[in-house]
Amino acid sequence: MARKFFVGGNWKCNGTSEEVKKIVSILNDGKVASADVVDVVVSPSFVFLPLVKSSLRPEFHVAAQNCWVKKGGAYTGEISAEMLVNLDIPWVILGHSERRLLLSESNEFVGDKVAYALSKGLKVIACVGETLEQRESGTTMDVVAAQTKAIAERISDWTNVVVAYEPVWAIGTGKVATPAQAQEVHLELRKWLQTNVSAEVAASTRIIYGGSVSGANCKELAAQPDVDGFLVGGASLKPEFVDIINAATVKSSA
Ligand SMILES: O=C(CO)COP(=O)(O)O
Repeated sequence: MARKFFVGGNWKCNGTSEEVKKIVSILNDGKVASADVVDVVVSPSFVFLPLVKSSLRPEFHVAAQNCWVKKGGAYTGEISAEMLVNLDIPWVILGHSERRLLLSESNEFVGDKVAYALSKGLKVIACVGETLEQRESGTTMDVVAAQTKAIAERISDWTNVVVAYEPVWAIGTGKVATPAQAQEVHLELRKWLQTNVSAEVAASTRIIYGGSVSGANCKELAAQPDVDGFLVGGASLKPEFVDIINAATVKSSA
């Protein structure tokens, strides 16, 4: 089954309204591959979501960077899935390693968030990935499988899930995974889905790579058979994000 290329831009906790307007205008002016071959989703901080949503070219979509684990209420500082739905925000990133590590979000907590967000109709970019220490001790697949399992145990429909494999050692370090390293984990993840969920879900779920993706390295990564796109941090704030979106043509011309 053909999996449509997916490119997400995670702007993290960056930008002023002026800077955000500038990035949006670069994206709006960019010459990009057709929406038939690539899904593009950018994720500004919550406070800029309405601004970006209202000014971004219509074929690009927006994502929140997090949402609360259940129905809103007395949870000071949190943003609920219902609020995102209310504002017509279609996507949410959940389980990013910065939240897992800095805010101690457990696999189970992330799994609960994914399940709740899906139940409210949001589409989810679910992040998994190992630390350098875990990679060096040979436990990469155990870690990634446990993170994926906590999600798989809580959901039954994967249609609205994109899995982002983001090795922690590659995030913001300039130390991108080699195409072979990315392909190896993506293939293992797909096999895990095949064994533990279904062949259909394994074949249709997009597994995207994140961690120091740039205009210079995106094509080689995109050429890997199990790399279905990217989740981009730093480079998504720069004009080269347009080149990363266009790495989709590596697949469509294959
Ligand atoms: O964390 C990331 C995307 O979610 C990747 O960040 P960088 O592209 O800056 O390494």
